[in-house]
Amino acid sequence: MNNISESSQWQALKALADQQRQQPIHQLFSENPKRFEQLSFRQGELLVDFSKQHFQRDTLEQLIALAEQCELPNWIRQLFEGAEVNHTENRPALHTALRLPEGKECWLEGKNISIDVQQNLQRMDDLVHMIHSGQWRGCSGEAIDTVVNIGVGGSDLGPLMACNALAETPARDDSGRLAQQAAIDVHFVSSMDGSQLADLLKVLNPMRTLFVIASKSFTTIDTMANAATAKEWLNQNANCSETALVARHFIAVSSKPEKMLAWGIPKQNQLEFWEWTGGRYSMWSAIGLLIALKLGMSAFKTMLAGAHSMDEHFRQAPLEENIPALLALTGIWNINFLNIGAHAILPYDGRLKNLPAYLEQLEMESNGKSVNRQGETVDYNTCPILWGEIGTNAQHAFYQLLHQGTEAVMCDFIVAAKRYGPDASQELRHQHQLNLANCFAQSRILALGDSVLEDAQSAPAHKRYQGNQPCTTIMLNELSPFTFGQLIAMYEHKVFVQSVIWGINPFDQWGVELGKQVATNLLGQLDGHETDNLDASTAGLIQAINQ
Ligand SMILES: O=P(O)(O)OC[C@H]1O[C@](O)(CO)[C@@H](O)[C@@H]1O
Repeated sequence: MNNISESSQWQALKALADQQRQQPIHQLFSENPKRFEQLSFRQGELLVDFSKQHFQRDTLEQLIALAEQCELPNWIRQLFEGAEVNHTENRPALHTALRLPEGKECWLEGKNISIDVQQNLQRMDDLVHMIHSGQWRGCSGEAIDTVVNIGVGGSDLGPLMACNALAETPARDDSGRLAQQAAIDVHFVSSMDGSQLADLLKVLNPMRTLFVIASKSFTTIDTMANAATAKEWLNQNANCSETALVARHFIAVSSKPEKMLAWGIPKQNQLEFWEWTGGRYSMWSAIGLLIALKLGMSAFKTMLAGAHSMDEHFRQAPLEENIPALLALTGIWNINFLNIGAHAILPYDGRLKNLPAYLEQLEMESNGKSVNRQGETVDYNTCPILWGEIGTNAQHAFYQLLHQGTEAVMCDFIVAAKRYGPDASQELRHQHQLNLANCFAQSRILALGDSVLEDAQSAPAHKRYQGNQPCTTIMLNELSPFTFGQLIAMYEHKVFVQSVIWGINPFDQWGVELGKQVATNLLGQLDGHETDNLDASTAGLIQAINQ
């Protein structure tokens, strides 16, 4: 359907929103004691509570009717079956194939790509084993104890997030034995200015360091510049030929084998993935090598299994119970009908500190578009601005705006019900209780305002809390490789559903290309060439530097 905003269903939802605005969220709770039962959903170890949203059960039904009008079930089928859902690049988006269990097939152009996926997992496994067991040696013969991932965007954010989120998971090999990963230190560098890398190079031992160049395109200048700096550092500090040095200290992960080879990466140090895996959906491919190095291959596979369980749910559950679809439709309600343009991601768990940055890329690079699949400019809002922070830290930073500012903001609270085991100190276990209490208190006040107090009415205006900031709480039983996989796959599918409603392609990112071109042109001008053809601001800034 082209002009979804002209459809009768869209108009019906607009009218519903006008009514709904009259009724604050706290009233919805007082009128319906069954809100939690009616508006919270489970998928395995994941509970998603929409009851602090500014809608009622029948609004969800209307939103589902909108999704049906947009042929969502058909789009879901096409996604999984490898149709060219990324039509501007003539590609399918088959990240779901990366997490299929061994033995399950996925056919693309007459080929069962699951076989390639399993072979790749085996190659990853072999490399991880060689590094964990100390068989992989640097060019001086010393075993590797440090691995640095050089990548950016999708080739950095997912593995970085997973390594931090799951660092407490003891790494085991496939037979359940503890892997010898304790000796492997992992680091991530992404910034183009080299500052992260420069800091690391001051402290790392070149003879024991392995770099993983992670880049789908193998042309991203940020990554290639960091890789060149790393190679030069090794050249200056190692007493071996450049060929030996690259062979012993670099692995590369890319969809471009010829480019890896041209850089000097020998075939046996290359891990491949495929064009049908989008960069920001690539954590599940060999781009996740550092996750496997940090946590062990078995945990990596468990993460894939968690994501696969969400894929199965997304593919099969009716829309009325389909968590990614409901999450997406809740967003559509907030963005398109309640006119909310900001979305705060608030993990109440320090281990998920990188989740906001990960979702910023996943959501804004996927759905930050204003042209639909037919090439027409849309007349409705698409992706909101996302940002976030560990919830309890954000309470001391930007929550003031959430509670009393003029911006309407929708919020996702993400929390694990269980954290420290019986071996942890009483103090730590108390800290988890504190964290939970804060998570629930904040979502409660944001949604219900100071109606949670008995005598709020008499407070002066500057002490009042109006509430009505819609909140979703996503609660994991505990944070494990499995639930982490479920959580991230849930967000991926949410983004897809929203793209279907908005009629846009979530799998390309043409909006980032022009900046790359213009920066390349400016390089010459920074080196002292003429700045005549530039705007006055850019020319003035460059002249100030060149003087
Ligand atoms: O993996 P690559 O090709 O280096 O790309 C890194 C990132 O750059 C982008 O292409 C944007 O410039 C992202 O989509 C991608 O995740």
